[in-house]
Amino acid sequence: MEPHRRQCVLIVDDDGAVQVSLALLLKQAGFATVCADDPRQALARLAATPVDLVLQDMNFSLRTDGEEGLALLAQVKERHPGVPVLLMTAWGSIALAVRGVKAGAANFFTKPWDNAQLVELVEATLQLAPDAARATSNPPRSARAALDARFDFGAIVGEHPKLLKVLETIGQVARTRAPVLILGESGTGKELVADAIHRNSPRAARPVVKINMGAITPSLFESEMFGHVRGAFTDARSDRKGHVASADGGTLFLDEIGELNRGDQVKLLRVLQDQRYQPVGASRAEQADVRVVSATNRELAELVASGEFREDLFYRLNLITIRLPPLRERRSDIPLLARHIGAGVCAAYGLDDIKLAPAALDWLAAQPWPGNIRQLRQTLERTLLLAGQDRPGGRPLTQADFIATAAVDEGVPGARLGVDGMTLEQVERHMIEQALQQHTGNISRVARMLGLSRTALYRRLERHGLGDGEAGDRSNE
Ligand SMILES: Nc1ncnc2c1ncn2[C@@H]1O[C@H](COP(=O)(O)OP(=O)(O)OP(=O)(O)O)[C@@H](O)[C@H]1O
Repeated sequence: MEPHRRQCVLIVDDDGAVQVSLALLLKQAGFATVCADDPRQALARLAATPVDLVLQDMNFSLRTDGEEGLALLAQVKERHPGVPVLLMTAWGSIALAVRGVKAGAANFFTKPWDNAQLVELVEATLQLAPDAARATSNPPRSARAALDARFDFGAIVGEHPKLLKVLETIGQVARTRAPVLILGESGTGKELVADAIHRNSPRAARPVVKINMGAITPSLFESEMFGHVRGAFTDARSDRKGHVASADGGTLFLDEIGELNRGDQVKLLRVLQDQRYQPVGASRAEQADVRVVSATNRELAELVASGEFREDLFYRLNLITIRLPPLRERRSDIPLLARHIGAGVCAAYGLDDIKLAPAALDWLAAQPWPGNIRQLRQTLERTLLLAGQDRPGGRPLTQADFIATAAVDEGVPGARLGVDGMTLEQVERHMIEQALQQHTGNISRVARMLGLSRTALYRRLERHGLGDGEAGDRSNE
């Protein structure tokens, strides 16, 4: 690729054969390379030579726990924060790789590697690097304003450095067609990120087609995704376009990708590999030009390690990974989010513009929020509706109003939002049960209250064994 001709990659590995074969591969792809045998040499090379990217092994002595690799990563990040690091890990040490990525590595790959995929990964990582380096040197406020001047992030509110890093990456990747994997806990805004990637891409005028992988029945996967021709099966009375064809020229958003079963994973892989698919019952394959963005609240790399998710599909999807921070890691954004969401709720329900007292904002900022922004939205909505009506002189809502609403929800005087000791799954179930009770099972209202689509709610009801699922009610989703 032309723009990367003179970029330099530092290869850190104690195995001479690995150094030679990687150097040869990267040179053929147009990069300059330098090699180092161990962390000490690597840091010396970095100090002496302008390096654009580091490819590093995780073990350099008889130790095999990867701690030496993590220590080197930490030093590179401290001394050269703008230089992206790719980790080389042995098969079976995905948990280590995930630790590395959380500690600042741009991505990882396992040995033995696929040459073409590795070069693609190096190129994609380098494309992201220069702006990421610039972003870290900007003060946060002007950084958000500067980003807004260049990109349209829609409803994404926030200016915490961790969010700014996400926004910067969105801006960088949007213009490419590289697949993006969005990771983050439930309710952190993954769908908003997918929307922003599409909106800022050259594909913005074409459709973004969103599919919830957990909601597709395995027997219908092919016909839903690829369509079918008339007569392909008993009920196929006419040709039907699948999601892939509908997204032609645009973006395919595969939500909850971790829920896809292994049989369907291989069918999806084929589309990603050669942009071709075969409608059910058709005699030949069709071409589709789609950009794939996927999301999950599960740690996909761990599903690869446990054998539930195909490794080849994982590498296809995660060329670029965006990790959304949980709300508790960007607490400084909570007042901003609360004011924004509060104003939206008032407008939606025709309430006067209700203010939040500073102490209430502090209280909200201190809560654990295991359900993240979705839970914050739900709490604000309930409190504004319950306490917002009855405020002598239009006084701002206080901390006491929020605590009182939480207590009503819990059915326990003085109960708090705290969910200590509960797993995320238990919290989710608990929230759904509360909502069902409050709205006496009215699915549309429960879905709205939880900030979910009805399809997503039905799937969760099924998963938690709640309610009877009333399948017919999904029709207008
Ligand atoms: N940065 C943000 N600013 C404003 N609102 C946000 C932000 N992030 C998320 N939200 C709101 O929080 C709710 C949850 O967001 P979203 O559906 O994108 O989360 P998600 O990570 O896709 O969740 P899930 O994994 O459960 O599908 C939505 O109502 C969304 O509008």
